[in-house]
Amino acid sequence: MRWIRALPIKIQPLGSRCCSSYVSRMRYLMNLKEDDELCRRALQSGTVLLYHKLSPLLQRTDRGGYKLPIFQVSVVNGMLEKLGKDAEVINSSVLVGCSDSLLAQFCLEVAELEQNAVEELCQGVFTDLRKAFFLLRSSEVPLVTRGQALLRWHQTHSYCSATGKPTQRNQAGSQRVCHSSGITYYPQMAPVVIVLVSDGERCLLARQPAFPRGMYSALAGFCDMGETVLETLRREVAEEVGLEVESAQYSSSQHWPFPQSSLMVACHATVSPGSSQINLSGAELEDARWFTLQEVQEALQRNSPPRDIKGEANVFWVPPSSAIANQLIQEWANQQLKS
Ligand SMILES: NC(=O)C1=CN([C@@H]2O[C@H](COP(=O)(O)OP(=O)(O)OC[C@H]3O[C@@H](n4cnc5c(N)ncnc54)[C@H](O)[C@@H]3O)[C@@H](O)[C@H]2O)C=CC1
Ligand SMILES: [Mg+2]
Repeated sequence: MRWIRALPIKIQPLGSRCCSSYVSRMRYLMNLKEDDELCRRALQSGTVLLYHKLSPLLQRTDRGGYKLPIFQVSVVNGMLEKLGKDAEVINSSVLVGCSDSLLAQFCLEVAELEQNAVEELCQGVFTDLRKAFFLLRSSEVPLVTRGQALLRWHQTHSYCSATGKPTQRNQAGSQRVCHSSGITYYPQMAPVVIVLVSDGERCLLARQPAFPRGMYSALAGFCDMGETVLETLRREVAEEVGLEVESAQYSSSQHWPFPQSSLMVACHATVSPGSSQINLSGAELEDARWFTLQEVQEALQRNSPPRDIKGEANVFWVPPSSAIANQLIQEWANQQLKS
């Protein structure tokens, strides 16, 4: 199998920010993770995203859409006071990023507060992250998913897996330490390869029984311990659809919060047109099919999920643009149109 070298990766220009401002932000974040006192001070003048049982707070916009509000710490402190809660709660915030003007951004789990009371005071609604993923602008998605992933990680790592003793976090929440065993734990992600297979004319999409009706996506699978990206890609395609990949090319990557944090590594792959007979593994997929360019183009034009399916099982659609599967499918369609 050939591993076609990807084109050089272009770093997206970040609006009007110049490189030095990017470097300043990254250095500042690095310092906040290492210096508890600096981070504590940054929190006093920082901003906070709110979550209730890991669901982020969203607000309606004037245009009927949704936005992700980020509150000044003073506003959150005021809310805690109104609800009769200890101001110390704010110190459990976890560092999630920083703005262009070096204002530190945190996320805070408020499951101990009454949900309706917080929603009323903050004029928002705590929304399941899967829904928020579709409702928010794509520029807001990385921050909201990162916040949830960090809060979830803290919830599930409060004890050392070697000693069973409680772990202590640093102020930024970028690590937890067990002082008994000396083990330091860092937030984890599971690497996943997602691959769009093509036979030159058509692309292969599949569906799991749990997918919404009519939705097909690219093949995906977790990396096994010790595997390279290419080895995972080759194994997953063989396991799931019984095909032998001929060549592969890296496309891009995405943090995916469901069901736990994954790093999705997105690739294109080809099989030879003479060896494209799908042999489905019953274990995971309920269907896998080759789709023509025209079918794919029609699916890309539909809303995700289409509003007009009204119980029809046969309307084919693909994941929304915020999912990296959509990007792979778009890239394939664009490539087909060019060639
Ligand atoms: N962002 C996107 O566009 C898409 C994302 N995905 C995501 O990719 C991920 C992997 O896809 P699947 O087909 O489900 O993987 P998969 O083909 O590896 O099958 C899942 C099975 O792998 C096993 N497994 C091995 N390592 C695991 C780990 N670290 N965590 C959980 N299970 C593990 C479990 O038995 C699990 O049932 C899923 O989280 C899915 O949500 C899938 C398609 C599109
Ligand atoms: Mg899979």
